Amino acid sequence: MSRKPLIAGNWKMNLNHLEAIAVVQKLAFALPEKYFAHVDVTVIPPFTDLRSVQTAVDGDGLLITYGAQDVSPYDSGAYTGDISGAFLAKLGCTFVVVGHSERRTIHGESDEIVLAKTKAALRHGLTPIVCIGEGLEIREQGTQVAYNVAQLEGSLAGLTADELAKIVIAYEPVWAIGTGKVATPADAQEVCAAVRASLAELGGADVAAGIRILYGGSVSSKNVGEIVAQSDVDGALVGGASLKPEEFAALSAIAAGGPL
Ligand SMILES: O=C(CO)COP(=O)(O)O
Repeated sequence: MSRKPLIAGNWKMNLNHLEAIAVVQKLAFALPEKYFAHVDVTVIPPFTDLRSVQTAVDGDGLLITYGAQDVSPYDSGAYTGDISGAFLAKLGCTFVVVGHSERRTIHGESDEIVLAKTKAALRHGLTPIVCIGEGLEIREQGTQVAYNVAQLEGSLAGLTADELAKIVIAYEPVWAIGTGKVATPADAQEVCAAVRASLAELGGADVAAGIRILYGGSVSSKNVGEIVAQSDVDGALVGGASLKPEEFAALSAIAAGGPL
């Protein structure tokens, strides 16, 4: 099965709503429409930018999609500070990132919380980008495959095959995030292949063959080509390089199969 590559730009806590409009417009200008037949490109700004990004995308009829960095496990009510999936759907979000390592570490999110957020995303018609990834100590022990498979299974426990078919997985080794230390293409492929095998056990081979698995961690236009060339890597979750529209456009174009 051929899977269309997905390049997702996770802005993290960068760019206010005015800066967001400028970055989206520059990105659209730098990435001609013809590339969108070969790659899906999405930006994942802070919540406070989403309405402005929606206006820019809708107003100019852009082919870029957008999503959020987190979602509440709950739909409404007394959850101060939380953002409901219903609100994100109403803002036209396509994706929502759940279980990013920064949330697992800094905010203590467990696999159970990640699962609840994944279900919340699905309830509201959003595509969850479910993140997994090992820290340096696990990598040094050489137990990264078992670690990631366990995190995957914990974060997706009990989802039906139909639900699994609607998700995206992002493998982001924590030691490669924001460090400039990119995993080798073989490192990325090893874990992504194990993830797909595990998805096949959970949802069947056909469902697993259709699920997009992204790699994340110091991805740039210099390394994205060899990473997405791996058979089980279907795109990238990009941090720092997504803040620079020309660079993000260039790496998206490479993932589409050709330089600008
Ligand atoms: O965490 C990441 C994306 O979610 C990766 O960040 P960097 O691309 O800055 O390493």
